[in-house]
Amino acid sequence: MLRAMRSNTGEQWIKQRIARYGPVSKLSLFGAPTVFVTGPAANKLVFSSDALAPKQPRCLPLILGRRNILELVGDDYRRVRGAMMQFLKPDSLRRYVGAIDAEVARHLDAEWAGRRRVTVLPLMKLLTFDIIATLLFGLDRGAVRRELADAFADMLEGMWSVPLDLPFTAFRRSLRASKRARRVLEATLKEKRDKLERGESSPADDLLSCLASLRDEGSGRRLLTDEEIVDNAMVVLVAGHDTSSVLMTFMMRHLVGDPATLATMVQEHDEIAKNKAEGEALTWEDLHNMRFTWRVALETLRLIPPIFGSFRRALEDIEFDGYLIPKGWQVFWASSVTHMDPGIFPEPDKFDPSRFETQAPPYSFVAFGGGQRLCAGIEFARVETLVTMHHLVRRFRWRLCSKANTFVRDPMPSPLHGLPIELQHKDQHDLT
Ligand code: HEM
Repeated sequence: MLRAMRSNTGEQWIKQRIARYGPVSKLSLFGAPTVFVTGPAANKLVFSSDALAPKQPRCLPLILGRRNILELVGDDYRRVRGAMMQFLKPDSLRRYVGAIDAEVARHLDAEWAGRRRVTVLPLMKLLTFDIIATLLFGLDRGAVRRELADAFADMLEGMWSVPLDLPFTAFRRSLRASKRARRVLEATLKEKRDKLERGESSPADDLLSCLASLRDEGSGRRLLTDEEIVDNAMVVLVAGHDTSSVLMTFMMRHLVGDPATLATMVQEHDEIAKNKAEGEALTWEDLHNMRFTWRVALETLRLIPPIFGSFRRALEDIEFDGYLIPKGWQVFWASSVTHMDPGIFPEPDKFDPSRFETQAPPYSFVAFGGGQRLCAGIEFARVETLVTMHHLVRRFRWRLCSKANTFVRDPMPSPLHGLPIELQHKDQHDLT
């Protein structure tokens, strides 16, 4: 399966499996007995059954920390999720649109303006890292932030490797880098706590300050331990960095070959800019007027979901669709088959943002997962994607440097060579 994903035939691999064995089948994945399920009914089971708990590859808790949200269940899970949503819920995020706007504008000035050629994916990764470092960790530019960026890059290298803690393995390097990243986050958290205690900062400043300030209503004790805050800051960094950067990269890739969609987007963003003064920041209300752009994002996610699928583990015997999933087995769900089902999304290969003018049937569009474990960062991803696309289509036109337009998954989708493009500033001649 991994080989198929790396050569961008993961979807075919799954289709062939279903043609041979039906929509529910068993296999051995990563050495563990696994049930593979797909389709809306299976998604409903995966996202809503209490008999299924999350299950991550063994290397993840070692790298991200054992108190990370992906490992937690029951009351612990609800407590940590509730705390994170205090900051990530729409009502809170609306305050930060201006700050994200400033971060995006600064990034485009520093990394894109004046260049004739750029490579999109690494730049989008840099941008999403910068947004998280500023908005969620309250880390200013400088040596400490660079240290976190370096440690994080090294950590990602071996994150999906076999967890062999031996000299010279990718996993050992990743583990060491994760310790460096944690040290930075621990020191930053301590600084946040000290500032909060001295009354020099506010819980609303960033996610770390928000989590550090939360108290249990009954006992008045700290709601999250320092270990929980750091572990979940690591999750946010990993979960929020690659996913949104992949989405924005593939949106740019698609727009090159779809002038009609690009023109509608440009019109939407020109209309918004018309009512603003030069350099005036976008607001939450402006994002509401970017409906078409968000549909383009959803359609991009339908066709190329950054997260191919993930695992659960059966806590008890489960009956599904006439089959028995034995206790202890892992369950693997993948979004692509549902996303490409012509019964749900007619002409599924066609890029058609208008499908999202109405809501997709329940458990059919699962790029953000579903149920109680629905992506905690949807709103954050929506804000950064809309703000970034606004500035990109207002300032630039682009075309692909390479005729070959393929991509691979490892496990995140990555376009050929990271998508090098030729860039033209809109105030120059149009690229035609
Ligand atoms: C286009 C962008 C994104 C996509 C496609 C995406 C996708 C997903 C998916 C599919 C899951 C569920 C996995 C499962 O059920 O096994 C998930 C969970 C999660 N995501 Fe996202 N994500 C995105 C952006 C973000 C961002 C920006 C953040 C943080 C700021 C974030 C934080 C999380 C967290 C914390 C979880 C775990 C939630 C829980 O278990 O309760 N994600 N994401």
